[in-house]
Amino acid sequence: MDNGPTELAAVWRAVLDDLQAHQRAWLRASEPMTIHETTAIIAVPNEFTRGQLEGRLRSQIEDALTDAFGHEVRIAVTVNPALENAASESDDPEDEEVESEEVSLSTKTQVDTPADPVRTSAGSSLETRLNPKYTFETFVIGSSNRFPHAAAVAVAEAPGKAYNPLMVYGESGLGKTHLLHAIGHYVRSLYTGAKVRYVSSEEFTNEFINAIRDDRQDRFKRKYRDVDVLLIDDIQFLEGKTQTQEEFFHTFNTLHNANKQIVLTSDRPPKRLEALEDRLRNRFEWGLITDVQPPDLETRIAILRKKAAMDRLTAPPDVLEFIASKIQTNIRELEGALIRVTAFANLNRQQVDLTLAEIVLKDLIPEGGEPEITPAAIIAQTAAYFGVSIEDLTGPSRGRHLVQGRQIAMYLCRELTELSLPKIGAQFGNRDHTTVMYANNKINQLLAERRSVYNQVSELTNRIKMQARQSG
Ligand SMILES: Nc1ncnc2c1ncn2[C@@H]1O[C@H](COP(=O)(O)OP(=O)(O)OP(=O)(O)O)[C@@H](O)[C@H]1O
Repeated sequence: MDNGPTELAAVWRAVLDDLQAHQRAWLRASEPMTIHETTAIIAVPNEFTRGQLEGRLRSQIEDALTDAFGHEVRIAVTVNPALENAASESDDPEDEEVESEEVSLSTKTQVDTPADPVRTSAGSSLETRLNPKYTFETFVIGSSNRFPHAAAVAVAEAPGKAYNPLMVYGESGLGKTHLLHAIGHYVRSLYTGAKVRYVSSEEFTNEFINAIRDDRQDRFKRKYRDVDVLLIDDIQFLEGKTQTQEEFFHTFNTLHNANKQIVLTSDRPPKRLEALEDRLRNRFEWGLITDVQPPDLETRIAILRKKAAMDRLTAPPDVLEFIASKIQTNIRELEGALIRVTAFANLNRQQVDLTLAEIVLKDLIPEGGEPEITPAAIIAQTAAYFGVSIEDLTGPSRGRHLVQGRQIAMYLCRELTELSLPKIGAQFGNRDHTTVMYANNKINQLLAERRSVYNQVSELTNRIKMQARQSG
């Protein structure tokens, strides 16, 4: 059913007339675009207005629209900065009131929060430290990753024999960690009792430093030398850390001499790891070096299809193709976009279709390229949004109202920056990487279940990107 923009425009004016003057002031530059089935799409000039419309004014407006149309109407709000000019031309004194109410609106949007699982999450997947979702079965093969995938399978089938070490390098979000975990799972399924250890090189560094501090070097050495397969992620973080490199050099030699398998990942090929000792770089070149490339369109579509099937997300083929055509270089972002589109549809009780995907992705991908976003900017914006201090957001308090804000900030760091899980944990008072992983999963899940969380995440994403664009 489509009631058309004309009727909507008239109804919208009538609805605004019924609002109080200061509420109208917020919405004076809004523009009703169209009504699609039961959803009226409203464009507004900025995030703040969107926050108002989706927050405190939503039910009043949806009730008025429902009355006017004679059937249930919900609103979906999209930001069109071009409308900003119209808004800024007015010098309505009530604008100031708008500013001062922003904080209270934000602080009111708190919802239930689970306990922060810092270092408490157990379970077999964390004991082995392998993500159960990262297996060869869930890895989509295409021309961009065929070779590293084949090498990974070969290494898992014959650890220590095929290629040793195996090194996989490539840009962020292209599946290196997924391949490492998949090797781990496959080895464990083929060789009962095989000792597989996965570690990021940041964790390796931190544990090493702690081992020295606590005088427990022997234990540390045993932990990493008494394994059949060592999977070590993001080796570039060892750059410049001389003592840890020294320790890793000995770990490497011990394992290699005993024909134990070593698999490494890096964001660059060894010869470009300039701040790594020659002897280490040299060892990385003993085995096989292979890279993952950004996936082509067909592979991106196939990845989305698999993700949709696995997570039971319903999206028609044209929507998957649309998302795959828009997000080209990072598979993490590709998956994130699919989750946002399906979450948006779910919350608005709409079908996932192209119109809807276009609306959601327009917010996600700014014209003119991605601005540089720092974790500090994410933390500062999130703290301001929830009306808490940066110290509280990143500190140890597990107050209910803080936990979800912190989880959202962690999720946004994962989505909007290329920082690894441990690096993100470090930004939040040195929390463990499993806490960041939990937060990321939790928010991904809540996005589809709670409108408030979806709105908070969307608003914050836009604010952060807008600020980055302005300062960049
Ligand atoms: N070929 C693929 N098939 C299915 N999913 C994939 C594939 N490649 C990557 N992914 C998914 O994309 C996401 C990002 O991948 P992953 O974390 O392995 O990237 P990465 O290269 O290790 O990035 P970083 O260097 O930032 O850690 C994961 O959810 C992963 O499951």
